[in-house]
Amino acid sequence: MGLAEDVRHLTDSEQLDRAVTALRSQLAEGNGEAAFILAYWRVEGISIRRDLDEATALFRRAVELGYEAARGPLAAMLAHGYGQSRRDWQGALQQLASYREPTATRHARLIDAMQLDPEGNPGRSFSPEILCRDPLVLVFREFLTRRECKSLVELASPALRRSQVVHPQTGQLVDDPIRNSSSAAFTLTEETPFLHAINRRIAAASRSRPEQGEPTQVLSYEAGQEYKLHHDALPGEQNQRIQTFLIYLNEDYEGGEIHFPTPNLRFRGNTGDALCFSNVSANMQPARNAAHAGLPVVAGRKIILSKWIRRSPLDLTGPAGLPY
Ligand SMILES: O=C(O)CCC(=O)C(=O)O
Ligand SMILES: [Fe+2]
Repeated sequence: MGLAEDVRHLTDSEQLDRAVTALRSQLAEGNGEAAFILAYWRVEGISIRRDLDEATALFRRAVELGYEAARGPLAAMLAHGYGQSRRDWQGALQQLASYREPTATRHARLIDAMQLDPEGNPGRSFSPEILCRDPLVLVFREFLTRRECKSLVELASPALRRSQVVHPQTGQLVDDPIRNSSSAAFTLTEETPFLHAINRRIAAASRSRPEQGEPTQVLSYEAGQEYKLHHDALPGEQNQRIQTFLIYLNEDYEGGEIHFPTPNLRFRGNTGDALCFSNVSANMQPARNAAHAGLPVVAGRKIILSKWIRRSPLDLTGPAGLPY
């Protein structure tokens, strides 16, 4: 058994003390995989306390000890800096350049072509078309390049799963009754410099901060699949979902328009176009006119990026009361 399976078994059987002791002693002996596993545990905050600064330090230690696969999550943590004392965009780019892996090489080229400032922000401003004023719906044409769209689809495809929600009574994950599409959400360690650069572009266009964005999702709808009429804003939520940002990642399908029934607005973008709309009224409650649906796809497959933007930065402190 490898180290990962060894310690997985120990946590499963609630022998967490032994698992953490084993990992720490392996790390002290210079085992890069031990640093890598501990780093993930620090990010997840499931068995042990979440500490994103320490996670980044452990991913860095794993790289120093020759554990190359840690470069990907390290680059992600440095790029966004979420929940940490600092971010380090240039450090993230250095990790990407040193990582001899095909996706990393492709991403480095895509980032080069973006012409970003030294902090990873877009070097241009964004002027949308106003599609509707109530709710406010904006269109940003050619927001992403076709190559960027293709790379996002490649990144998300292996992770696409039937969309699920937490059942309000049982707490179990159940198939989402509102959408029968597939989706993939990028976690903190998956928000690599390429994805983070796109998230900064979304933040600039929506006049928000990247920290306000929920994890980026990619949604995929086959023929017959839809996202039924819904609000993105949540009733009674303190940190409300004030805006939604959608990017059309392909165009070779039929149907699948977004529909806002109250203003009776339908829209479908070309590959790379983005749609940004406001979800709340002045009192921060779901705005009646912002209800919308992703109409059924009739033929082919629709793939979009979707990001829900909160009023304030998300709390990333992680669950309380965990040991270590
Ligand atoms: O698929 C669509 O067009 C709508 C997606 C959507 O409503 C959402 O992601 O909140
Ligand atoms: Fe929505």
